[in-house]
Amino acid sequence: MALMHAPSLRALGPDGGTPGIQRFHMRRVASGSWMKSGVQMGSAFVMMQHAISTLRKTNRRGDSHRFSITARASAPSFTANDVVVVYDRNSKVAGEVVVAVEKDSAMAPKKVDYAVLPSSDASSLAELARQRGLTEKEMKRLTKTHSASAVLPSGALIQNLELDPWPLLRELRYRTCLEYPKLDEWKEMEEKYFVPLRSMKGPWWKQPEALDLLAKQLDEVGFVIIDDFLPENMARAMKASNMKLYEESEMQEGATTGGSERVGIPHRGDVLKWIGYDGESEASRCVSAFVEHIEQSMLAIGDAASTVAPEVARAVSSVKWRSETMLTCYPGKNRARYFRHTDNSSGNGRLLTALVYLNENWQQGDGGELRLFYPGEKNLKVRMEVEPLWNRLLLFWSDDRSPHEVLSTCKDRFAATVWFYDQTNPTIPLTEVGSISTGSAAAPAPLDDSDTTQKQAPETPAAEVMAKVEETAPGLILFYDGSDAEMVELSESLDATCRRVDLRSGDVEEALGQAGEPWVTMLADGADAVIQEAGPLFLCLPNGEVLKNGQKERWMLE
Ligand SMILES: O=C(O)CCC(=O)C(=O)O
Ligand SMILES: [Fe+2]
Repeated sequence: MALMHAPSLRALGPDGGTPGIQRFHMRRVASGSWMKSGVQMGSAFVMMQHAISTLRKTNRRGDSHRFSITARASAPSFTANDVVVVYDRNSKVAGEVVVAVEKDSAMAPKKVDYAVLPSSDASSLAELARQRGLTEKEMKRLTKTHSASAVLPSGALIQNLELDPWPLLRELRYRTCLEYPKLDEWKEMEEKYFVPLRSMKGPWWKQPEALDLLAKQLDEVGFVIIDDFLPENMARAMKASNMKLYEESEMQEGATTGGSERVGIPHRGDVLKWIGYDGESEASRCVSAFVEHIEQSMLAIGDAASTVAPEVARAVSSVKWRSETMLTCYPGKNRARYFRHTDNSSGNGRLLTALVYLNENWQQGDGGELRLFYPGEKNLKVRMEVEPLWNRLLLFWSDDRSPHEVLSTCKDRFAATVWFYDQTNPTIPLTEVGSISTGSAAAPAPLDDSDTTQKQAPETPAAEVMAKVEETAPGLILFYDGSDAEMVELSESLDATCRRVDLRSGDVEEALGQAGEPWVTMLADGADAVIQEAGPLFLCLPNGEVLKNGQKERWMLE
């Protein structure tokens, strides 16, 4: 298992086009209906015809128009990227929404990805429901008479557009204003940071080259990503605490200064719970170990930075406080998202944001990516879309260097976040960095966190060993061939915090269990079978990964 994976940049958008907000001539009038260019709407039909002809003249897409108010072809006329506007075509107010969208899009500087679907088109609607995972309840809303709604590519709905089309217009404009990096910009980042980091084996935090590169990356692009970040059992314990709070409805809705309904669907759709470090609850013990791990890593990056990126070193050394840990869930059923923001645009003292994602088996298409932008409060150029993968750390500057948003998610999406402060903030419970010491132990891990059911009791001897190992929260283990004097000497030269296990001793079965059942099974053929596979000296990481032939890879021993 590689310790690092370069995150993929999904869906590189088309190049070019200056992002900017188009002037738009529409205002809401007191009556609850709305006016366009100061002219009261005529009949929906006439206005639609007008919209079509205007669009034909001005359409920048150059493709044939996708919306038809008469008979439809059987193939659905929307693509996976389209925002689909579903409306009651017999309703004037609903038709006006379509007109507004067509007009606004015709003026857009870039192609607007949308399609229009009358709610009477049952077969296309069924296809839409299938592709975007819409529920029956959602379908009912879409087919309500006199209504217009929009379905985002993620499946999120924007409803009641007949009362106010602005939430949709804003969403569409926002989408056209996004700018994606050019391929060579992306390649440069990939080659400079992610390729070399991916090629490094072993515990990244022990490798000076990795730390140097991470320090440089934080300096030059403002964020770093480290996969397989926490010891596996710590990540599991964090996920279990997070899920328990969510399932027991112990979480509150995330709030922002922007209000909750800024754009028609909630501005921020997560639920969360803050957990402090008094160690009095399971969750608190868990986050204490978690935050200690993050702090050590952040400080190690800061140390490395002193030669390669002095500004980063200075900044990291100015960190004095940490927030409580925020456990979040973005519920898939609401297609939750969090609109573009920065974590410290108002001088709230935050310097660095550290997040660990806790989502196993995350697939492309599940959504929930963290979209990072280039610096600047108003910059709409996307730097990267980071998938919220299992046990992935994302660290970035909390200020205007890192505007970001959470894209709408289809699956419950879990994360743990802590903010590091270089200035105190009396309105928030802060604790001093370095004030926690939990040793290297993590809270005990549950056996299974993918659902609420518990795993079967272990049946085989190897499984028993595994269960015991999970309970004992293991750290690094160095295995060596005790019959080889050179290996004994080499193993003794190692850091004293690492557990050493002689492959010829009685402890070996239990210790090797950390590496997983195949290794324990191999041991049944004798220590030589294991040595043949992994060499006379090898390291087992807390996540079970085995780094073979340590006698040749000397960095492992440093
Ligand atoms: O969960 C995430 O990826 C980021 C959440 C976020 O931006 C925030 O809570 O400020
Ligand atoms: Fe944020």
